[in-house]
Amino acid sequence: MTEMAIRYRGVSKVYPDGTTAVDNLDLDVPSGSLTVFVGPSGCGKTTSLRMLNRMVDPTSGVVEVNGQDVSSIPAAQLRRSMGYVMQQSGLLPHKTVEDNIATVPRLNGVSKKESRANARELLGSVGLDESLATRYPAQLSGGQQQRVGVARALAADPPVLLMDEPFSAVDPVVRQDLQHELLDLQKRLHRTIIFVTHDIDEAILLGNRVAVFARGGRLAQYATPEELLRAPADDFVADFIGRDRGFRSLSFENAAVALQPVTVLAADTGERTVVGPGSENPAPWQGTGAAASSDWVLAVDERRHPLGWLPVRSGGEAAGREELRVGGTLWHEGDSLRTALDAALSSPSGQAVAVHEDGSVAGVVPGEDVMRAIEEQRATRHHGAEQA
Ligand SMILES: Nc1ncnc2c1ncn2[C@@H]1O[C@H](COP(=O)(O)OP(=O)(O)OP(=O)(O)O)[C@@H](O)[C@H]1O
Repeated sequence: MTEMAIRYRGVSKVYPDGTTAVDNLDLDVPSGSLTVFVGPSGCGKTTSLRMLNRMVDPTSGVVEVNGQDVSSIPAAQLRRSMGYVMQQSGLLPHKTVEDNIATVPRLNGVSKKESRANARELLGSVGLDESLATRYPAQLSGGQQQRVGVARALAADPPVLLMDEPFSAVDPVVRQDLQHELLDLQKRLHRTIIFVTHDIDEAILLGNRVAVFARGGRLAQYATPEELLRAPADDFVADFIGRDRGFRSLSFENAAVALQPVTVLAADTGERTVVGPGSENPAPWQGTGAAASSDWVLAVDERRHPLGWLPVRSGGEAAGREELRVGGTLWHEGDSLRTALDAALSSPSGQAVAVHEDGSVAGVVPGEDVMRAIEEQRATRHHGAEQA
């Protein structure tokens, strides 16, 4: 049985003005998982999070962390055992970056020298250069401040990390970087992370499990991202997840498709060969065969990385480089059906280009094959559901 790090048992919070922020919450969070609380504004996500470190006390019910009722743990002690990252990094403006990160270890009695050395190491693990250690928060960009906030939360090596909309205030590009860095970090650290956001895409990207809250502090669904997309519990959840959930759910499907050979044309020499599954060395182009009969050839550079597609004229000659149709996202074996579909749809030839890890062409997957794989997955799922 999975160890439960966090448990809410019949937890409610009614603020003195009568607002029910959280309504009879039952929730088990396995240790070492990243769990996202998501929902529209005002549905009790932050209140639920803050009951974990006693910034808010429940009106009724019990909140447990590692089997212990949090109300029996002194608040200061509890907070030192949990990392906390907020939307605004919450860094102390008059302290340097390294001293901000070292704050909790210092409170826990770690020497200044050791805690600063540790702080510098943590900077590296959140993607920042050590040279920033002696700067002040105001001398950092918003994204850098958030990274320092994450480093600070990790400094005391806490088993539980609370993150309240940590990436909401940074621009979309930096935000994407931060999200992927958090996933990388979690792969190494395996902390129990509770992450609050109102962004369903962020929730689906990050969460091992996602708790969807509805207005009035009601837990509407608690499931894996895949389950949420496939089987929303009610209209509220379906609406909240959005319209293209069928497409997005393909991210969780393996693309059970077979690679097909493709005729490639070396841009430097003009030589044509056939590249396909199982052929480490490309076979000479014979002017016949499935791959060769395509209306397109794939131009490649000297490392056999794809450059784009060239239409094949009626006489069998490929068009000149001026007609090169660049484009198409790439597909790596093992990537999802969503990636395969995108690669096929974005490819001028209608064929998804598959590449090896080193970026060289491995073959193609025709769009029809991707569609067939989607249809097969759907049929299996329906069949499975009927049997269940
Ligand atoms: N101190 C308070 N006193 C009274 N009502 C409060 C207090 N704090 C929060 N609330 C109310 O409780 C409800 C839940 O608030 P909470 O901050 O937990 O929601 P949230 O889902 O985190 O929202 P957001 O995404 O906007 O941060 C809201 O209606 C809010 O107005």
